[in-house]
Parts: sequence; C-alpha cells; structure tokens
Amino acid sequence: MNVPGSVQIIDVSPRDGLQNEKQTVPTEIKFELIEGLIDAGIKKLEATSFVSPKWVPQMGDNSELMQLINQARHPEVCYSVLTPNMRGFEGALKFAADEVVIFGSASETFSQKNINCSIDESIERFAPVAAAAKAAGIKVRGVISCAVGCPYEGEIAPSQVAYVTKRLVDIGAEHIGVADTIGVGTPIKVQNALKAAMQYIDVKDISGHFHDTYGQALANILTSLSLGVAQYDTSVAGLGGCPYAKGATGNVATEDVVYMLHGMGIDTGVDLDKLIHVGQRISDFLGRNNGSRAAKALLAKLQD
Ligand SMILES: CC(C)(COP(=O)([O-])OP(=O)([O-])OC[C@H]1O[C@@H](n2cnc3c(N)ncnc32)[C@H](O)[C@@H]1OP(=O)([O-])[O-])[C@@H](O)C(=O)NCCC(=O)NCCSC(=O)C[C@@](C)(O)CC(=O)[O-]
Repeated sequence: MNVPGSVQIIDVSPRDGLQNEKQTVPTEIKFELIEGLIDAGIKKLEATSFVSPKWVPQMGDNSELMQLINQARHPEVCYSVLTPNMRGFEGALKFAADEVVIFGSASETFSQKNINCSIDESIERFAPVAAAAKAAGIKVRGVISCAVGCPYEGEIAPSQVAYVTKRLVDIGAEHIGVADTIGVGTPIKVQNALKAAMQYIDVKDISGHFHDTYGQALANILTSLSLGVAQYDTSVAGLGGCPYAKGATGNVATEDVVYMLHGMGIDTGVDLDKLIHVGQRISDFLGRNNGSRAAKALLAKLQD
C-alpha cells in the first residue's frame, strides 16, 4: 500500500475530548493536558471552543484557558479553536488563536441540533468568520460533521459531503475535516466521503476525524491513508463525544493511532512513551477507564 511517509496528528482532546464531560474540569487541568500533549510532541491541537456556554458549559472557560496558554505559548504549536459565528471569532482573535474551525454538517438535522441553523444558514454565518480570519492572517479549517452517518437521519450520501465541501471552500476554508461524528463509518463508506470532498479540495488539505464508537476508526484511518490523507484528529485516551450526537463515544485514541503509524514506519513526531502517561493522567483525573488499548498494554508492560 502506498501511504504518506509522515502524518500530522491533531489532538482534539482538550476540546472534543472534554466538551461532553459532565463534571467540571478545572482550567488548570485542561492547561496541564495541553502542556503534556505538547511535551509529547503534539504540534497541533484543538484548545477550546468559543461557543455559547449555555450550549456547551464545559467550554465556558475558553478565555481563562487561552490566557493561561498565552502565558506559556509554544510558537511551534498550532492552537486551534472552534468558532461557530462572529462572536466566537472575536474570542479567537482576542487570544490570538492560530486557526479557527468553522464546523458545519452534512446532515440538515444535525446542523439544527448542533448549531441551531440549517446547512445553508451555517455557511452564511461562517462566511464573515472565514473572511475576518483571512484578513487577520488566521488559518481557516472547515469541518463536516456526520459525513458518513447521522444520529437523526441515518446514512449520509457522499453528495452531501461534496456539497458542503464546495460551500466551505468557496467561502475560504483552506482545509476540510471529514468527520464521522458517531463512528458508524466503515472503510468503503469513509473512502466515498473522502473522495466526495476531494472533488473540491486537494487531499493534502483534508483530514480525517473518526470516532471509534463501532471500533472502526483504525480501519478507517488505514483506508484514508491509502487515499493519501495525512492528517488525523485524535484524542488522547480516546476521550470525547459530542453533546448533540446521542451515543457518540470518544475519538480514536491518539496513542492507538501513533502506535499503528509507527508500526507502519510512518513518522508522527510524537513520543508514545510520554504520551501514554498524559492519557493516563487525564483518565485518572476524570475517573475513567483509559480508552486507548495501546496505552493500556504499554502501561501494563511498564509494571511487569
Ligand atoms: C452556534 C450557537 C451559538 C447558536 O446558538 P443560537 O441560540 O442560535 O445563537 P444566538 O445568536 O441566538 O445566541 C444565543 C445566545 O448565545 C450567545 N452566543 C452566541 N454565540 C456565542 C458564542 N460564539 N460564544 C458565546 N456566546 C454566544 C448569545 O449572546 C446569546 O446569549 P443570550 O442573549 O441568550 O445570553 C449555538 O448553537 C452553539 O454554541 N452551539 C455549540 C455547538 C457545539 O459546540 N457543539 C459541539 C462541537 S461540534 C462537534 O463536536 C463535532 C466535531 C467538530 O467534533 C466534528 C465531529 O465529530 O463531527
């Protein structure tokens, strides 16, 4: 199989990993998680989201977190934040985020449930965000949720992914994330979603975002690699879920992806030995089982 020689890991655990946590996670713990990820070699991460705290209370400390980050900023790291509208963009700008994420959906119903507007209305909201970000020299990433399946509508046609990709690219998204929000995708379906996006954007500017709800995420990454996709959103310890996608479990665990990629001779720049401790620390704090099988196996070996 022809696969990329190196892959960029985008760890989304501080945002996607924690947004659905019921217990309040102190800002200092989020900051510690971010610093641990960076120490383990992560060069790009989703720090937080500038969304309504009524909709996602866990991200309500976005300003405080960005303030902490800015006191110890690592210039080589890309700090991304989610911005659903201009109000969110103002937060991103104030705290000098490196990238804003405009997050749309391939499913009409999910768009309504998640951001309270239709797909077309969301594009209208995102357009000024993308324009303002470009003017300020901030990167713009578009993410398409429910690119394979939707908790409300079931299977999603690749033509929907193509449509939303085109709309996002037309308003200025430089990158498209193809997201399997509820982890129902299997390799051929995921390939079809990616190929739909590839009609409108080069594969080098596409990332995969695969939740592991049905245990398909590594297979989906493998199949995406074969298409040349070289960027993946992952979450340390497999943390995560979307508050507006019932039953959605965590993202594929960063440790599992790194283990697979390194085993294939693909460089990630991540130090797996350090990363497993970062995942275990946050799992311990949350009182959760570590969702990474590779981390559990490696940590058990250390105790032998
Ligand atoms: C988009 C809105 C705001 C629309 O929500 P709305 O109610 O339609 O918006 P609105 O403009 O009418 O404003 C309502 C209230 O929210 C405030 N507001 C408005 N905007 C902001 C903002 N940016 N920051 C802070 N506050 C804001 C606004 O000021 C007002 O406050 P009030 O007058 O009631 O006190 C809302 O639906 C929302 O915040 N949704 C968040 C959804 C979310 O974060 N979902 C999880 C992330 S997406 C995801 O996880 C999927 C992904 C990306 O990981 C990929 C995948 O797996 O698929």
